[in-house]
Amino acid sequence: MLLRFWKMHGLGNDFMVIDLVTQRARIPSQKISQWANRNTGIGFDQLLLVEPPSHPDMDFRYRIFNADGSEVENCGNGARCFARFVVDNHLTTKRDIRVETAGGPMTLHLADDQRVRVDMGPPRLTPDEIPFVAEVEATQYEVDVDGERVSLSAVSMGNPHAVVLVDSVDHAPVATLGPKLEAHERFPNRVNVGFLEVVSTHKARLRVFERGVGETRACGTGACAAAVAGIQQGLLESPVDITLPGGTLTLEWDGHQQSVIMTGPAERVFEGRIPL
Ligand SMILES: N[C@@H](CCC[C@H](N)C(=O)O)C(=O)O
Repeated sequence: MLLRFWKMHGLGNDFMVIDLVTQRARIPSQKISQWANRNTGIGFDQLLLVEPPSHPDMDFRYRIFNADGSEVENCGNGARCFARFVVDNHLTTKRDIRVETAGGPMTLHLADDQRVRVDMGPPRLTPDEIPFVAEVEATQYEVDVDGERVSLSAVSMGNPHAVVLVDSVDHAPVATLGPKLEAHERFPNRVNVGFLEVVSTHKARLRVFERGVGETRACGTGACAAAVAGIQQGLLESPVDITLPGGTLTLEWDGHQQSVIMTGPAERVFEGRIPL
């Protein structure tokens, strides 16, 4: 069969998006890594599936797969593209869209200026919820990496994130420390690794080495986790503009138990059909 898809991106974090509401298909995981290949496939960081909901109070089920084929709990830039996709493909007429993900429910809102505002839900900070191996919850942990001590914050936005403070993202060890922390034994489900540079109380810069992908142009959940980590340490105040290599996201967080709100763009690149 020929499967219809859209190629989309949020600040250069790019996606293949497939409507499985009006098309029926089962996608084998080896297809995902083939399609993700930037030389021999379509090329993307994540595959997003739009499915019917399994709960009556939800509008859609939102499933996410990394380029390596692993299914993950959440994707923030993908959530904004998901909202634009379901509206532009007339799968809903709502402007506030409730989606279920493996990381919990989220609400997506299409603003008049074409940006998308996403209620990402509250961050989870206890070691068990992340999951992260530690005796007690703290805002900073010391982790041994090849005999060196690295200070980091650990935050779950449905998916796990480590946030490392750096003086400058331009010189951050993204390509070396990123993969070591991604596979570190204290993160049993692996982890996304953000390198955060605080510019002022309302501005920061961030680079993210994503679990199952490598460094991406932007990571929405990574920006949420970085804002939470910075606010918790008293270095940042809500709202925060976080600039990633692909552009800027706005994050709002009013503290414990409150949702993180992320606002940013979502763009369609092209549409196509691919044999399955
Ligand atoms: N690009 C994403 C995050 C995608 C999932 C991540 N790589 C993981 O494994 O958790 C975002 O915008 O949040």
